[in-house]
Amino acid sequence: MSLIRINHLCKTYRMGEVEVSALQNIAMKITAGEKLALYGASGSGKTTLLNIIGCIDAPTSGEVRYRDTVLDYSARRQLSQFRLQQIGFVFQSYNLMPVLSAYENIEYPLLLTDKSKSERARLVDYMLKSIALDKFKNHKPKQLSGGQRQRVAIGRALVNKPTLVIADEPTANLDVVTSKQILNLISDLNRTEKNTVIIATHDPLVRDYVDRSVMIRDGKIREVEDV
Ligand SMILES: Nc1ncnc2c1ncn2[C@@H]1O[C@H](COP(=O)(O)OP(=O)(O)OP(=O)(O)O)[C@@H](O)[C@H]1O
Repeated sequence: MSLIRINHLCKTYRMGEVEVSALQNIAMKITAGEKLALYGASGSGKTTLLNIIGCIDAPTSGEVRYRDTVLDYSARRQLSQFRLQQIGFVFQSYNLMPVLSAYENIEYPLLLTDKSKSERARLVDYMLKSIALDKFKNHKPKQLSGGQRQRVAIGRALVNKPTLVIADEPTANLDVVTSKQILNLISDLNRTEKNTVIIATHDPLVRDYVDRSVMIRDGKIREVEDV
């Protein structure tokens, strides 16, 4: 079953006289439960596409359908509620809050829900175990390695049990061994949490950890390759 269907999706950035056509007539389907890699050179449109799928940015034209619902990008409040409930983000630079501990960083998105303190504690403790960082729960980001920071970021993205996980270059700052650990963790959590994962990347390693790879070039999907 499709989780996401994208049709005729275009995004044009306008800066004064200059127009950049970042996405051109994208069409794709993403199946519920699959792990998809989105490959493409710098400037090819990966982040733009992820931001639109992730409800951070709106397309210029075209539609994104989640299950049977066409997203309404003009309904800002509804869209951010949808994003909070359904989507978890992992970024290249971790984007953790430096003053908060690993525990508090993971708890943070739950503070935006109506979950009680004890329910939050249960979810954060479960996630800390899942990412094998329960012994580091009181460490601040600067007291953690790059791989540990990315694990915290994954914990934060997944603690609210999103249906979709969007990872933008999650291994870009990591060495090969740590990258493999992070990709194994994303794969394990995809299995146990039954989420759907989209990873935008340049990293050839990612191909070994996904069900399908898609190539984006100059804002167009150019190649789909089953792996
Ligand atoms: N906010 C913006 N305003 C104007 N142009 C933009 C904006 N964001 C992206 N672009 C342009 O859109 C195109 C696609 O950019 P995008 O960031 O999606 O590429 P990318 O594949 O994610 O690149 P990278 O791998 O370097 O992150 C580029 O030409 C970029 O310059």
